[in-house]
Amino acid sequence: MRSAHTVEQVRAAEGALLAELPAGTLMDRAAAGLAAAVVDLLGGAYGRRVLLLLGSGDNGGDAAFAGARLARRGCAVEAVLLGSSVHEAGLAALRAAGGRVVPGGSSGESGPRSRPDVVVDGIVGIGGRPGLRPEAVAELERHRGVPVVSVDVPSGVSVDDGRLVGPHVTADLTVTFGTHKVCHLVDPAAAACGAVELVDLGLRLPPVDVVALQAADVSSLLRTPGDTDHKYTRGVVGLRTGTAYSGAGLLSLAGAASGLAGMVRYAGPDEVADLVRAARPDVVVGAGRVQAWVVGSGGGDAAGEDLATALADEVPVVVDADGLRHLPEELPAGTVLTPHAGELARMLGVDRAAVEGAQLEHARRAADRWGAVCLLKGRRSLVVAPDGRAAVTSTGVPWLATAGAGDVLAGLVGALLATGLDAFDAAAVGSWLHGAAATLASAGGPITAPEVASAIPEAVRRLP
Ligand SMILES: NC(=O)C1=CN([C@@H]2O[C@H](COP(=O)(O)OP(=O)(O)OC[C@H]3O[C@@H](n4cnc5c(N)ncnc54)[C@H](OP(=O)(O)O)[C@@H]3O)[C@@H](O)[C@H]2O)[C@@H](O)CC1
Ligand SMILES: Nc1ncnc2c1ncn2[C@@H]1O[C@H](COP(=O)(O)OP(=O)(O)O)[C@@H](O)[C@H]1O
Ligand SMILES: [K+]
Repeated sequence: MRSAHTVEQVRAAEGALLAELPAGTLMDRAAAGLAAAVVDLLGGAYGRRVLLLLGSGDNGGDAAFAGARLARRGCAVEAVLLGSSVHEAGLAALRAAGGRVVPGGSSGESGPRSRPDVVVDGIVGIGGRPGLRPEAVAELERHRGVPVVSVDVPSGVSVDDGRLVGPHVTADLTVTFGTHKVCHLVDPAAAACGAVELVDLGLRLPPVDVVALQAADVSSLLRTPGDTDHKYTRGVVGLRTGTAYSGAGLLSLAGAASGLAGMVRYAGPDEVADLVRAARPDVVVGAGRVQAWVVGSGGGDAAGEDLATALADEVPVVVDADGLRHLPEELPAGTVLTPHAGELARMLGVDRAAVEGAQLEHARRAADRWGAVCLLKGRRSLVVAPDGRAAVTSTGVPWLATAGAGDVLAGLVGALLATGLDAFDAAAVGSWLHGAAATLASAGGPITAPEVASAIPEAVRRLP
């Protein structure tokens, strides 16, 4: 599991360790890891040109000490000072190793002589306020197109919630220390991090609210059938979907009937039931006892009625698409809501852009408002429980942004609920598997929603 700690948690852990270690040990570990990552990115050190952007705090200190290491390995290292002060010991080490300070582009003097091979962003780290000063923005603009390695976080992002507020660095690689921070996992800030590499500092860290499941976590959460199981003990998932749009109903069915539950029932209108019979002989048509319902996908105006009928059964319910327009004041704890940003915006009465810019905050608001799990779909889908826990989905490919993919997901999450996973785990595991199936189906090319559903068993097979 990848865990994201808050700045406060990192500071506390750092303080405890600093008291035990000789001065400078942590910064030295950070700088060593950073320098190694830069060499990896450049494919070597000797003769490479490195430009450091140094702010006034320890983030600049990390960059300067890493710059000193790079200079000793034969890099030509130059530094632009962008803060009101500079990390003196770091700068001294850099100079002693042959690095030099050059004026920034906005100073009017001539800047670095040749185009760098990499820019190292040590402007601000976890001590920074969101946004960047104009000098920093100008300097970054000047080196547009050069790969950027951010130190700890891309400078300017909002570290503890993953928001973007004002200008920020967009990195190709972020080298972070001790643990991930929320901005490394949660969009839109996560998208500004590029690849993220973690350098271990030996921090002793507390449990966290924000995680990203890995394949091994999914493997241990997933309920696999045992020798004594039969189809009913494995769980039955029911669907009241496709009432207005049969295609969406069939796609939610494809997600539900991917083999994870013991049985799938389709309880939608007769016209769609005929299509279901023709397409899926393994699906039982007609209402009956189920362990979880899926409603809303392609539901149109009937989605409210479908939702009320499902809720009356008092089993966990996945509410997708049109169902989200008919939510009652309160929902049972086992409910999973699956909005995309536009649907969540409508649910909360805010703009879509507000949701996209502060995804964790809005998903938490919905989970709290309805007392249900909210699965906010996007590049990095978020699963948030009413108690504030969040799981970020790190699987998937942009090709997954295709019509009907959300219907498949709703069905899949319903199947997992039926197997007995709680709402949070079902949504987190379902979202992870959905992304993994998309990656497998895509293999670098375009995909359709039915192909994503078809790849779910293979995604399960490939779990460790
Ligand atoms: N914790 C750990 O375990 C370890 C942490 N380590 C490292 O320390 C870093 C944290 O260092 P930190 O605390 O010195 O803060 P940091 O982020 O460098 O900046 C603070 C200064 O920046 C300024 N400033 C603020 N906002 C700004 C803005 N928007 N735009 C421009 N400038 C802005 C402001 O100063 P001002 O210029 O306003 O005087 C403020 O004082 C951490 O990210 C990691 O890299 C490692 O060494 C290993 C162990
Ligand atoms: N940029 C992206 N990268 C990866 N996955 C994405 C991206 N954008 C959207 N997705 C995923 O694609 C799916 C789209 O679902 P949704 O918007 O509900 O489509 P539909 O309503 O047509 O079924 C979601 O699972 C979402 O997480
Ligand atoms: K930085």
